[in-house]
Amino acid sequence: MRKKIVAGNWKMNKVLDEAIALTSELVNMAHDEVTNDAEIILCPPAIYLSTIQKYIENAPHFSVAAQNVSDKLSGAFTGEIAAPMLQSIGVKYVLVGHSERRQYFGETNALLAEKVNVSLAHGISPIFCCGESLDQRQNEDYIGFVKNQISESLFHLSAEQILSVIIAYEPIWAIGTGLTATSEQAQEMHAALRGHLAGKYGEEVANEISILYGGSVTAASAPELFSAPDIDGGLVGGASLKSREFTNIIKAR
Ligand SMILES: O=C(CO)COP(=O)(O)O
Repeated sequence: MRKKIVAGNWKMNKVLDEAIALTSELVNMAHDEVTNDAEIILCPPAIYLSTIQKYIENAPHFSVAAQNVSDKLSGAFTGEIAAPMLQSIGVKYVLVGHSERRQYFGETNALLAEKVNVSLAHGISPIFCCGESLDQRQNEDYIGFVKNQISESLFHLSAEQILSVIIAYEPIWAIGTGLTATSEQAQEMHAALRGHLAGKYGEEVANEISILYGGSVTAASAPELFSAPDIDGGLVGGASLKSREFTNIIKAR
């Protein structure tokens, strides 16, 4: 059975006190809502990872993810954070290929394949983000585009390795815009991506991989999105910064 996952990507938000307050509120509120098949992943700015880990210590369904990792293992790369460093503080997940990193930091499918490799080699599961722009949705084979992101960054992996990857479909036109994909639009893509994974790794493996939806998810839109058969939870941005709203999204999963 694949896991239901709700992840909150805080992006570059919150100072320390606010990050701690949000985490404490979430742990208190979500306490009764989690069951054994679920996982809540908080993705704070890297500077707070160790602190947030302490605040979730007694909340077994919570974990943290880094928002980024270097493709290099060590050396003269000022400002970067390496997979062995994340591993050394017990981080189990990392976002790889968020569209903001692709767009503002020029991350390519080939670079992301390297980031996936270094993460897996250090026991960290990549949450691999993919998704098309509005222009691509309107003018191109948008499903083919997203499938290609997955082939180019993930299809060198073995079946055993791909089982450690979580996929997050985040259409760029829905990120931070208030324009959520409908559950039909999201389900269409998720089913296509699962089919793509099945073509490469077989149905049994594809059925074990969690595919999350991200893009303006709110407590109002989550129940319908999460009830679609191939949507296994969400990667939430803005709404993950508010404890009540995010808790209600967790409840919807
Ligand atoms: O980019 C996202 C999560 O990674 C989605 O952000 P929003 O939920 O703010 O649209």
